[in-house]
Amino acid sequence: MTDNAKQRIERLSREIERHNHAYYVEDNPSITDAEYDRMMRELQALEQAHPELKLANSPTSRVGGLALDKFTPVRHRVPMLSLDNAMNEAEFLAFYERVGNLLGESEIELCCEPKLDGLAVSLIYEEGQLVSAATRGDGTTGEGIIDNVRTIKAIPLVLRGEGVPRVLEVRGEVFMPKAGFEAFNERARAKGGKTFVNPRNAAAGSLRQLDSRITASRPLSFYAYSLGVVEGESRPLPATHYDQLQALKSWGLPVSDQVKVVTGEEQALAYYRDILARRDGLPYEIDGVVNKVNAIALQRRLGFVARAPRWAIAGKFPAQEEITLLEGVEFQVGRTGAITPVARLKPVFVGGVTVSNATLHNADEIARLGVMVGDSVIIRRAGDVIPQIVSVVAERRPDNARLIEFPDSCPVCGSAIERLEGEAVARCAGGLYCRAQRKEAIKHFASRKALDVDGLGDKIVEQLVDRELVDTPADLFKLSASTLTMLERMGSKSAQNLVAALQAARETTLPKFLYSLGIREVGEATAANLARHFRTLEAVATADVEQLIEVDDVGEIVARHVHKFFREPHNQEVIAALVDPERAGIHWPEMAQADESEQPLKGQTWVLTGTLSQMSRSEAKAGLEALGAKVSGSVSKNTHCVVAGEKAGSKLTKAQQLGVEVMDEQGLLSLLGG
Ligand SMILES: NC(=O)c1ccc[n+]([C@@H]2O[C@H](COP(=O)([O-])OP(=O)(O)OC[C@H]3O[C@@H](n4cnc5c(N)ncnc54)[C@H](O)[C@@H]3O)[C@@H](O)[C@H]2O)c1
Ligand SMILES: [Zn+2]
Repeated sequence: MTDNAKQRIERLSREIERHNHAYYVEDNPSITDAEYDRMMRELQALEQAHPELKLANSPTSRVGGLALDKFTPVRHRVPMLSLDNAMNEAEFLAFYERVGNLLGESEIELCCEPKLDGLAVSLIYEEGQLVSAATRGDGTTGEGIIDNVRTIKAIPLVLRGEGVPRVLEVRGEVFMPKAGFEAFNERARAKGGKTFVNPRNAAAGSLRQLDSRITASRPLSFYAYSLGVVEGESRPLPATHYDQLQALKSWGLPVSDQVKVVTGEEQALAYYRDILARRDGLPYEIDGVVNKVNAIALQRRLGFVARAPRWAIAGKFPAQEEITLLEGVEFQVGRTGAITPVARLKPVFVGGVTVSNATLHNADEIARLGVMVGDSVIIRRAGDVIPQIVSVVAERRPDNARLIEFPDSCPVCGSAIERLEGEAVARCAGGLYCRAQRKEAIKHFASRKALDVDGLGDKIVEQLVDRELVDTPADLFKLSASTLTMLERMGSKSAQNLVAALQAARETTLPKFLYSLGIREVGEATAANLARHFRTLEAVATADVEQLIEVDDVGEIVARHVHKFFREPHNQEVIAALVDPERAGIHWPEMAQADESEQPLKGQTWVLTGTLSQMSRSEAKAGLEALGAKVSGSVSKNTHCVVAGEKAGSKLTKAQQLGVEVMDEQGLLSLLGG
């Protein structure tokens, strides 16, 4: 038994050291933090059970990093330590009790802070001027990175305000905000370049660059969270950690506005739960909260253990990255024929839910990841963003791993798959011959922002098409309640309701009808512009490309899609059936002649994101509101359109994921000017 424990301890220590190197030195971890933490926990438990077997240099008693000698070494006069972790409430309560016992107090004041997921830096100011900046390194010696730190706009080069000590060491976290991280990865993916697994690695990789111009091009930010060496103060430092942070703030250093003082364990747990609930809405990644004994005098009494202070604990949040197996890949066909590879995963609990599918985007992404069926892959699920495969754990590839073969014919209808020059997406050429595209077209037709047919869910559409009861949207209107009751999970009451909903849906508006046709690149705003410009279906359908380009927000590509759509005999037949009073009988009120008081965007919610170059945010907002739109700060499925300026980040990503229409600044200008 002891022998086994000995081997296990040696093996775990060796593996952890290897992962430390990949994570701290190369900024390129090969396993998830959750997996790493499990190994660390196992090693700690074994060492506790067999203290005599603990290695002299065990990773459990060291601060993990290592200073690279390509940077000038900087010795920390006060060591930079790590933090102990509490994985759950019980572990936090054990910490609280331990501290209470050591201090002989039953109620303790704690300063609670978000645990930013970036990397620790030490900044030294002399006479108020930034003179040195270093990473944590192994806790004793860090890497001199002042040139890189100078490029971070959130870090003041000169302090201001009253009472700045002659020498002041500020410690804090350099991090990459989520929006910047997503935009960086999006660009890298488009160029087939290297992406970062998460914002932490992005921050570390960006800061530890020999060329500070690279650092300058990365969107890094900073929050201060403690003091290190202090000398020559003109007045005594505040007696609590919280007040010290406020002093830092008064000298011009950024401090998180989520920091809060609480009393007792209940309030500390409430803080944890509150921040956890708001995690996804914060603009930066956090992996937990940090609780620190607030009174500096009490911190001194508690002191340190090998690698962490006794007066602080990190309450960890559930992991957003996990490792699982890629069991297979399926190819899904979308409304416009786009073929999307979807990873089938061994179910894994990550980001608070069980995940069994992840998108693989397209063939380029598969090639970039170098992923094979059978691989262990790192899944990331942050917030409500769809799960992604961020990397492959190369060392765990089994011998029987299989290459992922992109099909050359549609998996649903067998038509050829086309990939246009310069497009990442491959598409089934089958059009409405393809059952998959037909299903998606009908789902789109009935969706809320189109004809809004209540009760026609995806599962029902799939059955209707599979049973060949419905081929085109026009066929929906031929369905009788008795036909519908043949479907699975369709009682006679819901069948009657659905028939009634279809009846009601026949009364619509021209913009909605144009949108419901699912013409490529014609979202809601474009459909509204087409309707406003041409005023009748007939006029839109017969317009040539030149006339279409005259419409606000319609460029050549969109114009060609619209033109081609209405030339297609099959589409002409379906449209004729839809508007024929004897058949589907869809109708709408005549479009009024455009006049000054018209509000074409009435009832719509728009979101502005990114930087606009030709007008200010408030001008854009006022312009949209004048057209009747409501301008909101967050993207949801109820958003009609997102205007994305330069450097648009997470809101743009979210809009794309939700299929919300996106417009660029040019589009907005012509909408407002037109
Ligand atoms: N995936 C891997 O291969 C791998 C390898 C090594 C380490 N890791 C991860 O790194 C963790 C250990 O890293 P660590 O030693 O930096 O510890 P840590 O990240 O768990 O905690 C200490 C760090 O928290 C940061 N921090 C953020 N906000 C703070 C605040 N308000 N106050 C104080 N500190 C704050 C500081 O940078 C500090 O150095 C492990 O738990 C593991 O998750 C992963
Ligand atoms: Zn097909």
